[in-house]
Amino acid sequence: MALISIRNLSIHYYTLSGIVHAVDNVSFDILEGEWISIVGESGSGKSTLAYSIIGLVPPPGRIVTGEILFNGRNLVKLSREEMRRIRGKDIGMVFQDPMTSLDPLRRVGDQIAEVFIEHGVLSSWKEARERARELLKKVGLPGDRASYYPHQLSGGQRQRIAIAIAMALKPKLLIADEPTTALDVIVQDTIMDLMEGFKKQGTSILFITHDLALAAEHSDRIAVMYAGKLVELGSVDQVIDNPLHPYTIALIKSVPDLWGEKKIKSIPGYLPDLRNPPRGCRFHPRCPFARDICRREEPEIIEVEKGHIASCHLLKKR
Ligand SMILES: Nc1ncnc2c1ncn2[C@@H]1O[C@H](COP(=O)(O)OP(=O)(O)OP(=O)(O)O)[C@@H](O)[C@H]1O
Ligand code: NI
Repeated sequence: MALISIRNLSIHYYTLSGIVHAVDNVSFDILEGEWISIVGESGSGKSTLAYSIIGLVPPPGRIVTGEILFNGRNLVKLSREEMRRIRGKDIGMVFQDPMTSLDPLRRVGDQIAEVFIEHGVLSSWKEARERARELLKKVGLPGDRASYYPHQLSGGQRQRIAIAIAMALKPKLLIADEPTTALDVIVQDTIMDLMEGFKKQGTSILFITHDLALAAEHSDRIAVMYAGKLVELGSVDQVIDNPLHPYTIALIKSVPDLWGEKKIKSIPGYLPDLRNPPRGCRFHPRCPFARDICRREEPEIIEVEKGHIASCHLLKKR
């Protein structure tokens, strides 16, 4: 069952130097209880897409077309106030740098407790603080950390606090945008395990990363974005063992472990300027297999095997 259905979503940034086509006609579902990861190079539109789900596309960005359906409602059409209620309660989000969402001047326990007060779940601060201490234990921190200020905690501990805040009201979806990128590898693993725990309890996870190996290790499904386009989507096995899009193939080859390649082959060329994306397939200037049609016509999404979709002209020939 789909928890969230994203349909034909396009998002532009209206900058002084032009319109950035950051997300272009993207459609996919986030299923109940699944871990779905969005991978792609820096600037491919992953964060923009994630922010749009919680109504936080930063100005000068705007959703220009499309729908985000959740519980029979189109989130794109909700008022700020309605969206604020959904945020935290139904959908939680954590970011790369927890300091951006934590208040440096308040004890972390109070910041967790506030979620219960703000959403009207509890009216007594005493009870809310107790709940906060329980939550701290749930995210693997001793209850006494409640009285700490963010700067007294390590990066990994701060990310646990951010996750505690995001998960306080047991949202159905946790969006995590590069939550471990700033952490060392061992701490990274513990944060991933923590999210795995929430997934086991039924929370859907939308995980944003440029780390394909990390996505492959933890996800049920992987979505690949390139230059604002969803170019491929499928189960981990489908995408990693049988990639369809030339960009996905290049991405996998750039990760040394995944296909047992020893040397890292970086993808030649650069992500195009999204103020003026290439005609036809946005990947054609970098694609080793590009033909005439790729320069002229935009490829449509094709379902090549059940649940495995990709947009590439070459797939039609198979
Ligand atoms: N506030 C903004 N104003 C103007 N353009 C923006 C803004 N935020 C993002 N963009 C542009 O939108 C495009 C998509 O950016 P986005 O941050 O969504 O990509 P990303 O895949 O999350 O990248 P990263 O891996 O670096 O976080 C890029 O071209 C970026 O320059
Ligand atoms: Ni990002």
